Amino acid sequence: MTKTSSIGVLLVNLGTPDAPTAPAVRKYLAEFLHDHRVVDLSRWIWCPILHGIILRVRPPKVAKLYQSIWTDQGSPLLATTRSQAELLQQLFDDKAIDCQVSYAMNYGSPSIADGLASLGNCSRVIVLPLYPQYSSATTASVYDRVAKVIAKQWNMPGIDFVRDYHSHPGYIKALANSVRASWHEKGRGDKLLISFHGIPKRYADNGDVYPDECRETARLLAEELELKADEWLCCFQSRFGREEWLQPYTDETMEKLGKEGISVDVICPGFAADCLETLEEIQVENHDIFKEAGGKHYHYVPCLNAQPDHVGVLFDIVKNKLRLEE
Ligand SMILES: C=CC1=C(C)c2cc3[nH]c(cc4nc(cc5[nH]c(cc1n2)c(C)c5CCC(=O)O)C(CCC(=O)O)=C4C)c(C)c3C=C
Ligand SMILES: [Fe+2]
Ligand SMILES: [Fe+2]
Repeated sequence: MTKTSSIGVLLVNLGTPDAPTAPAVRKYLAEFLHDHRVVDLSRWIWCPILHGIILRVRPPKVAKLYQSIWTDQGSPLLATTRSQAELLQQLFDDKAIDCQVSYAMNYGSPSIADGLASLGNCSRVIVLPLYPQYSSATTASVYDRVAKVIAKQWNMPGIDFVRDYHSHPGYIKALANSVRASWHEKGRGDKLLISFHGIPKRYADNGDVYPDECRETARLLAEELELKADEWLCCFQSRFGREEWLQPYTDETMEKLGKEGISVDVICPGFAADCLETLEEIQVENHDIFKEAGGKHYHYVPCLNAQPDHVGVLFDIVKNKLRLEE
């Protein structure tokens, strides 16, 4: 039965392949890597590289990595986003607030068009990209794609768009609580590595404030945990291609710290849900780099995922948005 609500919330995350197979990964990467917000190169230069090399070589390799993290519920990113939406809906229902929650993926399915269609009876929709730190490559891309869907409609709902929540006090507290829980359960490392997904340095030079927001989140988290300056550092992972990305690079930092023979805790606050970039790249690849270099203990602190305090933060962001516009 379709609910009649006047307010809708659309949670949006990046997207993921439909299956851990080379054809499904190829389809996903083709959509993702054709987005000008993600790769801004001229199509004359980029399309031959993308079609001639990347979409031939990368899918079988990356499909194997997806196989290693795939669950009974499918891709972790999609399964967690679904749970976040269900739990957020429950919070609104429990508080008798008439609000309908749906979710979408910027690339792949369910698409933003599907997500907005599922909120078709709402006169107002709050779009909440699950990227705490703004970037042109992620947040602004969601904005573009929402606008593209609306461009085909005769009628449109009022749209509120959450730009970022990188310094939201509840978000910082939830991250700090996860670190403390890890210290309590597995022991405390000598340093906390706060690793964010990177972007090309050129994008930041052109005006993308993403690195500033990442560094501010890291600083606030360190402050909340009362860490001294030499007890934490901020770094950037998931470099892609040959040009320079934001530095310091996570893998190089892991190697350096491993050589020092210390123990580290690692958290990735830029990811609202565990995904390939955390479950494989951080938990497996970087763990190996650190250990092979001579590092002691390596503890990965999971993403906030569908934890109640995280869903509480999402609830608060939506509530604030509603109050602001009233
Ligand atoms: C090509 C350039 C890329 C930019 C710029 C980029 C920015 C960016 N990405 C995320 C979050 C995620 N990225 C994920 C996977 C992923 N990212 C890229 C490339 C760029 N990302 C690729 C090619 C891939 C696919 C895997 C691979 O082939 O290596 C994911 C995981 C998705 C999953 O299914 O689990 C997330 C999440 C952010 C936050 C960001 C910039 C701020
Ligand atoms: Fe192309
Ligand atoms: Fe990425």
